[in-house]
Amino acid sequence: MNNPGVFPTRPFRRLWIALSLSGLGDWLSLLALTAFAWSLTDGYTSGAYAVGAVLVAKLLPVVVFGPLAGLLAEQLDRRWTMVVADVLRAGLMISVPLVGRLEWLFVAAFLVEFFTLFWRAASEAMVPGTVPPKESDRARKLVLLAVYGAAPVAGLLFAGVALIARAVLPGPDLTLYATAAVFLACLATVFSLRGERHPVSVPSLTGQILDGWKHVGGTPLVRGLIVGGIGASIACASVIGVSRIYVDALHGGDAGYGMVFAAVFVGLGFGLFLGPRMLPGFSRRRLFGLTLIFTSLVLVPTALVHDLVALFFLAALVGLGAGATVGGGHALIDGEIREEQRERASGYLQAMSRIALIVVLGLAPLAAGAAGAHLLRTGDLAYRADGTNGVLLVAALLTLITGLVSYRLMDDRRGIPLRRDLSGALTGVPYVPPVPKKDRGLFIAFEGGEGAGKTTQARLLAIWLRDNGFDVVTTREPGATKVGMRLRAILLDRETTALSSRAESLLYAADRAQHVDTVILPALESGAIVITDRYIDSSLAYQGFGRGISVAELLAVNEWATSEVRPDLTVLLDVPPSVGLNRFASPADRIESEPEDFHDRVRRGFRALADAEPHRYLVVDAAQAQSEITRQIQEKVLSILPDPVPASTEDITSTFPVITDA
Ligand SMILES: Nc1ncnc2c1ncn2[C@@H]1O[C@H](COP(=O)(O)OP(=O)(O)OP(=O)(O)O)[C@@H](O)[C@H]1O
Ligand SMILES: Cc1cn([C@H]2C[C@H](O)[C@@H](COP(=O)(O)O)O2)c(=O)[nH]c1=O
Repeated sequence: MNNPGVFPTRPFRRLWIALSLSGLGDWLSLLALTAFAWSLTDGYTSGAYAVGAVLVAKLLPVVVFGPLAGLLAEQLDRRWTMVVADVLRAGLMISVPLVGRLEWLFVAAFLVEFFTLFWRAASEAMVPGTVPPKESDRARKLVLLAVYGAAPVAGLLFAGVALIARAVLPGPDLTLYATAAVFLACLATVFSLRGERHPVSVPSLTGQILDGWKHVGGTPLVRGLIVGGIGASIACASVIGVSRIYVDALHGGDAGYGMVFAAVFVGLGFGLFLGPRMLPGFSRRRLFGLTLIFTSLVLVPTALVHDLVALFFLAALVGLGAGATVGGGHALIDGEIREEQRERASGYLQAMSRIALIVVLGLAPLAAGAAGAHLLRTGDLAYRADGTNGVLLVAALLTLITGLVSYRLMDDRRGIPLRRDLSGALTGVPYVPPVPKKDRGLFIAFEGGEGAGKTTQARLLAIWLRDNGFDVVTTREPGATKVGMRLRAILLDRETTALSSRAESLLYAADRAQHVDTVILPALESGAIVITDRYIDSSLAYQGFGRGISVAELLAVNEWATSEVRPDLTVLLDVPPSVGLNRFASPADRIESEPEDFHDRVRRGFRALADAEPHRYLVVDAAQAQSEITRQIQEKVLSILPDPVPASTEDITSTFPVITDA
C-alpha cells in the first residue's frame, strides 16, 4: 500500500508535482514576459508602460473569466484540458521572441493566463479524487504550498537563467524558452494523471466579497482584517510591480529582477510561518496592525535606497512583514471567528487581498511610468528620483494608513499603553493594568437570551470564587430590590397588556437605577465581586434590537440611571432561541412568549454588542455542556481577577495567590 509520508496518497503526489510545475511556469511567465516587454522598449516611461500593460493583460483573465473557466472545465475532460492548456502555454511562450513585437506580447500574456485558468480549474477538480475526504484539508494546504511555494523558486530560476543568457543569448529570450520548457515538463506529468469527474467550484471574486461583506463583514475584527489584508497586498504588489524598472536604475538587469521577486516571496513564506508564532504573550489583534506598520516603515528605505544588495534585503523584509500580517490574520480567523463562518471570512479576506494585489500590480508600473525619471540636484549632490521611488513611497503611506486603521479597529487592549504591553510580552511578564479605584471590587454581568444558562453559570461562578476566598455578591435584573420586585411583577406578568415599548424600557431602567444604587455600588465599594444575572445589555438587546427603540437613546438613559457603572466583564451565553426556550418546563412569561423572530433579533443584538466591544466580552457557545461553559468562564475570570493577597503581604509571607490554573 501507499506510504502517505508528506502526501496523503501517491495519485495526489503526482498531481502535486504537476501543480508545482504549472505554478512555476506561471510565475516564470510573469517574470519573463515583463522582462521581455522592458527589453523591447528603449525609454524609462515607455518601458514602465509596457511592463504595466503586460501585468494588466496577465491579471485581467482572473477577474473576467475566473468563474467561467470553472464552468467550462466542468464539461471538459480534466486531463485533456490540462494537456491542451500546457501545449498552448508553451507554444505562446516560444512565439513571443519569434514574433518580437509588443502587441503580440500583450496578447500572449493574456492568453497564457487565460489557459492557466482552465488548467487550474481542471486540476482543482481532480484533487478530491486523489485524497480521502478526511485528508482534504491537508491536501488544500499542500495545493497552496505548490502554487505559492513555486514563486521564490521561479524568481531564483529566472535570475539563474538570466545570468546564463548574458553569456549565450543576450536578452530575455532564453527565460521565455525556459518557461516553455517548464510548461512542457508539466505536460509530461499531466499524462500520468487520472481524470476523475468531480464538481468544480470556482467562486467568483465578487461573489466571495458580497457574501463575506453581508454575513461577517460587520464586525470590527473582520473589518480590521480586510483593511490589513489590503495593506499587505499593497506593500508586496508595489515592490513586485516596479521591481523590473527599479533594478534597471541600479544596473541589476533581469537577474536582479528575479532576485528581488524571490526575496519578496522568501520573506513572505517566513512571515506566514512566524506571524502566528511570534510574541506568544502579546495580543494577536495588536500584533496584526503592528506587523503592517512595520512593513510600511520598511517600504520607506526600500523606496529610497540606491543599492541593489540593500534592495534584496529590504524586499525580503517587506515580504516578511506582509507575510506575518497575513499569517496572523488567518490565525485570528481560526481563533476568534465561529467555525461555521471561518471559511466565509477567509474567502472574503483572500478575495479582497487578491483584488488589491491585482490593481496595485497593474497600476504601480503605469504610475511609475507616468511620473517619469528625474535627477534632483542640490549643489554638487545629485539624487535620481524616479517614478518607482514615488510609487513605493505612496505604497508606504497607504500601508501605514491601513496598519493604523486595522490596529484601531481591532485593538482589544484599549487603555493599555502599547510600550508597556510590548515590553511585558518581550520579558515574559505580562503587563497588568492597575485597578482604577483602589479598593473597588470586580463587576461581572451575565447576558444572553432566554434559557441560555445565566442563572446556572452565575451561581457556579459565585461558588467557585467563594471557595477560593473571594467576597462575592450575586444579584439579578429585574427584581433584586423591594421596588425591583414590584417592577418585575409588572414587567413579566402576562396580565400586563398594551405596555408601550418606551414605558417598558423606563421600567427596566428604573429597576436598574435602584439596583445600582442600593446593591451593586455598595458591594463594589466594599471590594466585593458582584455577579449580576442581566444588566444594561439586556435592555439594549430586548428593547433596542427586539422592540426597535434607538440603542443610542437607550444607552443614554441607562448610563444616567446607573451613573455610568459598567461591568468589567460581560459573559454572553449565546444560544439559539429555539434551544434556550425549550429548556423551560414552566409557562412562558410576558417576554418569553414573544414570537421567535423577536428572540432572534435579541440574539443578533447581543452578538452585535459583543462584536463592538470585544475587550469587555467573553462570548460562550451556550449550547455546549454546562461543565465546558463553566471551564471557559473560569479561565477568563481567572485572567482578570485581582490578587486576593496584597503584594506587600506576599513579599513577607511568600504566599501564592489562592487560585491556580489546575
Ligand atoms: N448548558 C446547558 N445545557 C443544557 N441545559 C442547561 C444548560 N445550562 C442550563 N441548562 C438548564 O436550562 C434551564 C435554564 O437555565 P438557567 O435558568 O440557568 O437559564 P437562564 O439563562 O438564567 O434563563 P432566564 O432566561 O430565565 O434568565 C435550567 O433547567 C438549566 O438546568
Ligand atoms: C434586564 C432586562 C430583562 N429583560 C427581559 C429578559 C427576560 O425575558 C426577562 C427577565 O427574566 P429572567 O428570567 O430573570 O431572565 O426580562 C428585558 O427585556 N430588558 C431588560 O433590561
